[in-house]
Amino acid sequence: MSKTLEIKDLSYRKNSKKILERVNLSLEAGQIVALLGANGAGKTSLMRVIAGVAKHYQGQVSVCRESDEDARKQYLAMTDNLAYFRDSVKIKDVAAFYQGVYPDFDQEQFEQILEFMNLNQDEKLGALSKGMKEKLIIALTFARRAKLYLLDEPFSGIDLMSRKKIVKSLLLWKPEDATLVISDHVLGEVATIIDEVVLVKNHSVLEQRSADEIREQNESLEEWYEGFYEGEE
Ligand SMILES: Nc1ncnc2c1ncn2[C@@H]1O[C@H](COP(=O)(O)OP(=O)(O)OP(=O)(O)O)[C@@H](O)[C@H]1O
Repeated sequence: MSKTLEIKDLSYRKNSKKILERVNLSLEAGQIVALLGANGAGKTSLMRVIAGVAKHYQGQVSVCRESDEDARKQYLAMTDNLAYFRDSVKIKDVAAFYQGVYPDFDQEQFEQILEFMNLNQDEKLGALSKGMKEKLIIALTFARRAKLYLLDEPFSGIDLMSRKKIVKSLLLWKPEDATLVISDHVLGEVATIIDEVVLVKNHSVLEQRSADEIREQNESLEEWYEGFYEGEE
């Protein structure tokens, strides 16, 4: 199996504050991975470093064997918070922007996912609820044909029934050999589709385990995960 992501001895500080320390992580092509950890553990920072958005780190990060920050961006799609678009911008304008920036953006796939999400291209961003905006962000991310998808807490505002439907569909939207990393502080519905769990704690990757192995040795993935926080406030 080829490696999609390889991280060796990654340390990252921001404003002289320790954010990530000696992180080692290796993910194979095609895997679906839950990146779990409490608030402030470093999940977003880790994704931002992988995506080449957060710079000036120490250690090695490579995506599809490419370690250059700009070069590895061509292989990955990360959820975007759309913060730099005004409320008056329509969904179709955001899609046009994506098409201009990302050569792998597939308009047909985007429209299909948008329809699945019950979203209309003529809707303005300012008229979308939190959950609707998250649905749009997922559609924009999976409209790209990437090797590595990074979804940073993608479902926090999405209602339970939609979440279940979306989680099942992620398997259809991602190319078979693409690796998918989903961060969250809870396991939730993704527990049904993940191959691997990566636990971030104390600024580093504390555990990387196969989901099947955890299921065999514990009552459930949830019980295993909660065990890491027992006795803590
Ligand atoms: N720009 C910054 N300057 C200083 N510290 C920062 C900055 N961005 C993040 N941090 C700190 O880095 C740590 C990790 O934050 P990060 O957002 O990566 O955590 P997270 O695991 O994604 O949390 P959450 O689940 O709450 O989203 C936190 O202690 C946070 O305060």
